Amino acid sequence: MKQFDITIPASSANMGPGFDSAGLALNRFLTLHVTEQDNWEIEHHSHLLPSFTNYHDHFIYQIAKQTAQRHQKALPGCKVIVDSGIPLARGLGSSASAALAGIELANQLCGLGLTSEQKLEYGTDIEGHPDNVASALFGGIVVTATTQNNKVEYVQIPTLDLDVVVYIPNVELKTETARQLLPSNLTRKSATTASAISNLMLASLLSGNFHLAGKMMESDLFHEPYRADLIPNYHSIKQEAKKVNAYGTVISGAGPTMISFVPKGEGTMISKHMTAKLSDYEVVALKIDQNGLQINQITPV
Ligand SMILES: Nc1ncnc2c1ncn2[C@@H]1O[C@H](COP(=O)(O)OP(=O)(O)O)[C@@H](O)[C@H]1O
Ligand SMILES: N[C@@H](CCOP(=O)(O)O)C(=O)O
Repeated sequence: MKQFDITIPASSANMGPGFDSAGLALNRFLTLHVTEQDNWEIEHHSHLLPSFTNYHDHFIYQIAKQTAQRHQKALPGCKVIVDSGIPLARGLGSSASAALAGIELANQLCGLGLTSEQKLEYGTDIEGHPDNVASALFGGIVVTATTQNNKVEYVQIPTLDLDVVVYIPNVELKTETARQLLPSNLTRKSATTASAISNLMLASLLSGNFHLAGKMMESDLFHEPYRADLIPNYHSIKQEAKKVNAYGTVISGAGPTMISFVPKGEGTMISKHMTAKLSDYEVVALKIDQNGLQINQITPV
């Protein structure tokens, strides 16, 4: 009888101009406690999880089944206890974490022996963009590109001396809704400028010029201008965070959460200052999770 835990971090995609390409893993987690048994059973142990009536309708079950079918396998029965610290539809990658949970569940139950690249590919197929999936899978800050043959290439950036503070409002915004606001085409001039800003954001991050990185984060032309009106307190959060030394403040994923990149060691101080300004928000200093998806085997396989 197999017994194991799967843990997957939250993620924040885009970092401003790294739209659909850059993301980082955060220390809020989705956890599955899995025990093999004859029948299928799913139990929720967190108020953050969506309600469901039958396991057949559960997103994680559906992804696990689809993954098993990709490899011509049937899913064995099991009891899955799901726990989560990731709020839904807030721009913190809950759907990417859940998709990876389903993929890994099938991998473990059916002994598929999936490589990290396969998990990334399957997760990207489900999400439609690789940024959340890659960072949640590998941990740290991950930069991805989907090449013309649909292969996802990625690089995990070495640990940086940065903290982050997130501002989570008490409202949901579905990623799909926030994607519908984006233009389907950009002129060559806009695309060139937007991609130069993104390149410089990453180059300055990697060379430790965090002030320039923050400035470039806040200069995005791919998605922020189209989404800003949907994000509560978009301008005031940026202005207030700047006053207390944040390098840059951007929409986390598709929103409505915003995220500040701040000097190492200053996250708690900045989050305290911002809490006082933002009633009805959960303001919290988070760490960049460096581990990504983890499997803890409780019984030998
Ligand atoms: N742990 C989970 N179990 C089942 N479904 C989930 C889980 N996490 C997320 N989802 C699904 O994903 C949706 C949110 O996805 P999305 O709009 O992409 O926002 P985000 O990924 O930013 O949280 C939820 O409303 C729910 O349908
Ligand atoms: N690049 C995507 C990221 C969506 O992230 P989520 O956490 O909001 O699902 C986008 O900006 O649409």
